[in-house]
Amino acid sequence: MRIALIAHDEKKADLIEFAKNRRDDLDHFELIATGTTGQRLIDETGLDVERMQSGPLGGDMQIGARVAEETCDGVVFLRDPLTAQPHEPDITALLRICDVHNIPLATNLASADAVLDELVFELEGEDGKF
Ligand SMILES: O=C(CO)COP(=O)(O)O
Repeated sequence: MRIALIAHDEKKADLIEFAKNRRDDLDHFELIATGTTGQRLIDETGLDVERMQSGPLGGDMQIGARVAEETCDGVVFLRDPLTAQPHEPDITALLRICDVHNIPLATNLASADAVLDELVFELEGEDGKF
């Protein structure tokens, strides 16, 4: 199963903290991330992460394509709700395509834990207990 991890700059520290706290669970998934987020995850958590382009350069769209292909099973996207982003249309498109394909999507820390709990539960069903 594959999970996408994305955070805007103001939320990157929160995502790193989340990934550190949930490292043992995240280790069981294939992880993809937008460029800068992915590099920070690799450097600061040691998780194995496939990096896309940076968000403003198309990374959200690359992750959206994975969702559309149904090769991404969940998205944690810690958006900054207080800062305008130059690539807002791409962000909206990613959120939309998650809804089109009914992919679990968390846009804040509280729901990130809930989404990951659900995906862990599904993975345990597929693979037996970790
Ligand atoms: O802008 C982003 C998501 O919309 C995140 O991109 P980066 O991870 O490259 O900062």
